[in-house]
Amino acid sequence: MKLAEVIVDVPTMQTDKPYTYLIPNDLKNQIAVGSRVAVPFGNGKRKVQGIIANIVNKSEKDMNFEIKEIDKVMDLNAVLNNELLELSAWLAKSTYSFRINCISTMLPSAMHAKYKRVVNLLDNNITDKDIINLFKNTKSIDFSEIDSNKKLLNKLMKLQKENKVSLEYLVNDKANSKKELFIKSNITSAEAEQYLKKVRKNSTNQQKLLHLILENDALEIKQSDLINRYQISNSTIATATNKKWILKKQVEVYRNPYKSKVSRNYPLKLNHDQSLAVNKIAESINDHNKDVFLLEGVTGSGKTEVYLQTIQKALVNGKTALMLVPEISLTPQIVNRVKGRFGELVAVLHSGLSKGERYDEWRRINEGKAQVVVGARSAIFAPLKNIGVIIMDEEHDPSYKQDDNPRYQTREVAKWRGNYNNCPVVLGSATPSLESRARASKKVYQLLKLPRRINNHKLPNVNVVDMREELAKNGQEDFSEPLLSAIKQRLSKNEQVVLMLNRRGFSSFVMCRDCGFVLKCPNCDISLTLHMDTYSMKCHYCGHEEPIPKVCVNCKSRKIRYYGTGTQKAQKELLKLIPEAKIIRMDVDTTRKKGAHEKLLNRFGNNEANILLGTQMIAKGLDFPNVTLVGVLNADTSLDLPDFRSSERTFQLLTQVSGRAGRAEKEGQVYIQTFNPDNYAIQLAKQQNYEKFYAREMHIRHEMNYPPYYFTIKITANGGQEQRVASKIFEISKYLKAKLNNTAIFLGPSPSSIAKIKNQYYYQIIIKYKNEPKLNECLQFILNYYQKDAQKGLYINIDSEPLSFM
Ligand SMILES: Nc1ncnc2c1ncn2[C@@H]1O[C@H](COP(=O)(O)OP(=O)(O)OP(=O)(O)O)[C@@H](O)[C@H]1O
Ligand SMILES: [Zn+2]
Ligand SMILES: [Zn+2]
Repeated sequence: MKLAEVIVDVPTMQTDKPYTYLIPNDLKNQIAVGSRVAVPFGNGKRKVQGIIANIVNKSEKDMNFEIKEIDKVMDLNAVLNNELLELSAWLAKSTYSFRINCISTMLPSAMHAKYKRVVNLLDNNITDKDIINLFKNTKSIDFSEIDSNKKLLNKLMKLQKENKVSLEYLVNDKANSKKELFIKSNITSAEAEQYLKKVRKNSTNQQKLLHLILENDALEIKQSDLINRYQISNSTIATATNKKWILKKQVEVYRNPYKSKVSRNYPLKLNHDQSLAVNKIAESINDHNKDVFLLEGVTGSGKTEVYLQTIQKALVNGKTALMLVPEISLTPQIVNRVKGRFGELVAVLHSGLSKGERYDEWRRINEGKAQVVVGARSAIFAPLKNIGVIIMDEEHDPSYKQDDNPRYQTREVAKWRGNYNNCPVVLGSATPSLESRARASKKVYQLLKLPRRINNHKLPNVNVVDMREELAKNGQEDFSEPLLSAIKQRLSKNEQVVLMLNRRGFSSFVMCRDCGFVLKCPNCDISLTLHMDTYSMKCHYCGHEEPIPKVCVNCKSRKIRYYGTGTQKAQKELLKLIPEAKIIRMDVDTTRKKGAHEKLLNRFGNNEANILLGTQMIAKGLDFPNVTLVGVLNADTSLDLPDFRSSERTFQLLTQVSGRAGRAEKEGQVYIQTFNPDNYAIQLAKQQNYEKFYAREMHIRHEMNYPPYYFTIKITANGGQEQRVASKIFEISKYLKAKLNNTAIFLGPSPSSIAKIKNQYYYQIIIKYKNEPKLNECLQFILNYYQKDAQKGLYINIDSEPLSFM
């Protein structure tokens, strides 16, 4: 007897294990490991979705309990292959989350959203009576009306294999796969020539169409192209259809998320360091080695070209390739370079796409139509088969860690898949994470270096501006004298400037000068930010919005002042100081609309503006040859955070953004404004000396018992009642202290650094440890034990290797 182990879509601790179901005989051929099914669950009539994790054979006498049957199959194909199923199990264990949540994370949301399924008829010459009956008046039918008819289902499965029907998902009642109207010629060229002689001389439109048919054998063209490109009117098309010169036809097309014309590009001749790197990686690809490479290359050293030619090597070997970039919407330039090189072979996956676009791209990968995937964090779960190389650009980027369940680090998943596929993983960065660089020192990773910029262009010259002096001298807080005159000079030469200010909005907070009162969010433990475009105070955590106060809420004083400059205010001030400046502002507020980011960058690339002013989203990946000056308005925003990684982040950010200057012929220049000019992270960013920073920071981490010398884990409790949250976390801390070695170091329990978000209180413990074989078991116990509190609104979350201690 065949039994299926099903992971059900009920994310709780008790249900986080496969349930066994009987596979009814008539579904035997349709069910495979990785298929989605509907199964009865609990004792009521409830049906839930599930994924088949395993199929086992059991003899009847081994079964001593009553077992329920699978109700129906949701797809005609498995949606998760063996690799991804195995990965989901590993992911659940290593991130302390439910397996079903891991599976959901892996699948495009169109597959877990509300949907309707339809079967489309693709072939009109089917002879089977049942099928003819089924599609009597229509070309597509609702799958749920027939999915319990097992006989019909069997026939449809067969027809699908022969490409005679297709199953599709309709999300929110909108067709999930997109169709376009095509025009097909219904006559031969010779016939067209005959008709040409017959049409009236003044029907120029019909003549145009006939010429088109005459010149193009078996013409097939989008109706919209016919109208727009060839200026053939709707009425001509109607006439031609009546005369049976042409046929209309609906063709399924994949939505193309990158409509802007991508210009084709070709492999460049590699320099010495680049070819050394490509050869090393290619060797690994050929030999099926699971090496991890760390490609440490200064900004503008041509890392992207190394990635592209490595991908090429994988393709030549008949393999696929996966390339990850940080939050892709921020780096359309890179996507265009990959698309420009590999064209149709490329699928793009990231959160900026619509559900439908994402689903289409996912299907193209799953069906083997795309061999190269480029995408942000979750693209690491792309259903690529036979992977030849996995690349992570900017491997140090914080966006590679998911900050919600499952809290995975993409780098670890990449290594898991590299291991499974017997292929190398390439981690690239100008400023690698300390963890990765340390592993390279220990020869766990292979270090490849690109120490020079392309064509030996110089790294930009970086100046640190002491804002304490500037403030005393000129009373200027935002734009120092040296930066301002450098901007003016560059603009007069028609060169471009990039300015970074890591704070959006107008002012970061308002404070009463008489009593010191700061306006805070009523739901969160954080001050409200002033926004001038909406004339309101906003909370950046929960979205709360209120009017700008005219008098102090606390003492009724009118002396309310704005403190801290955000991008909006900087833009306004800069325009006052340099009226001829043409500024593009780029932050969360100006890039909210789909495609806005790309549009702004294109405008900057076309020299429609001479200053790009933005938050850290402008720091990485941009390659504009005309940018010769970079200014950092306030280098201290990331330095002031109370976190052990704040120096590392600051160094990375400053080095990355500096690297935008002088990438081509013209030399670059950088000004970093700071109130901490002597800080080592700022001084070493001035030298753009990663290796020195690495050595210095490792020393500090060693002294302070921080990663990578220690492993870390963060346990957070949250809930609506502060008292209860606090007492839970103390309980947990006590339990763990008793269980773990006394070499484990506990930080806390304490309130999290933002102690309240959306009316939820947060308390945490951080544990630093070297070797704790019992830890995993203890944490599983905690999750189990406190499961009962989840119903009462008290949650425990575990973050392995958290990005910050805050
Ligand atoms: N071998 C080569 N010959 C000529 N030009 C090259 C070569 N390799 C790369 N380039 C060009 O050099 C410029 C910088 O390369 P690229 O953007 O790949 O650098 P990068 O190392 O990724 O930089 P960053 O880390 O700053 O983003 C690009 O315009 C690229 O086209
Ligand atoms: Zn006051
Ligand atoms: Zn809030």
